[in-house]
Amino acid sequence: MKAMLLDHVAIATPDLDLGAAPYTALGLTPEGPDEEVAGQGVRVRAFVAGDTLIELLAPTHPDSPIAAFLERRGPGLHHTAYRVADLDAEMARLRGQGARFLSDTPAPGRAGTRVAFLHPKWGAGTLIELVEHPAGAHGQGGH
Ligand SMILES: CC[C@@H](C(=O)O)C(=O)SCCNC(=O)CCNC(=O)[C@H](O)C(C)(C)COP(=O)(O)OP(=O)(O)OC[C@H]1O[C@@H](n2cnc3c(N)ncnc32)[C@H](O)[C@@H]1OP(=O)(O)O
Ligand SMILES: [Co+2]
Repeated sequence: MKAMLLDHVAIATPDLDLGAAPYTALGLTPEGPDEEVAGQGVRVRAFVAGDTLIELLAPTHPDSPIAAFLERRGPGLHHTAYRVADLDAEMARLRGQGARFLSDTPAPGRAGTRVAFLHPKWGAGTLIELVEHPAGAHGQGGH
């Protein structure tokens, strides 16, 4: 089986400008403009870091999973995401191994992607996302 590539590392922050400060100081630049992903209750700024992205996530409303995370754990590492070519096939493959997805079907992510999340208990204490990019999409690092 081909190894999955790290698509992004996501950081929860109450405010995008506040959360961006260290990455700007490091010299990273945003891949594009900030984007709101309404279905996830987040506003996103994605910084290019070599072949991957640092995805800063701020909540857009109190019911956002990011608002709950900030309240419980404070700002910091929220999830890691792995790129797959065929999300439906990968979900079926992992379900066959007993994987526990947080929803039955993929949801829209940033930049036209489809995403699915695995429960942190299944992820041995970390939230894991799978990402399928739109066909023919070319972002940084071969995205
Ligand atoms: C920008 C769009 C998209 C993209 O394109 O990349 C995104 O990344 S959107 C990102 C935001 N969306 C999501 O996170 C959706 C999936 N998340 C959820 O459904 C929930 O956040 C959750 C993972 C189910 C957690 O919700 P919570 O209310 O805390 O549920 P539980 O109380 O059942 O928590 C279970 C257990 O898991 C621990 N936990 C929660 N969040 C995390 C986390 N990010 N990393 C590691 N562990 C996490 C939580 O503390 C509980 O642990 P125990 O207390 O030990 O039971
Ligand atoms: Co993500």
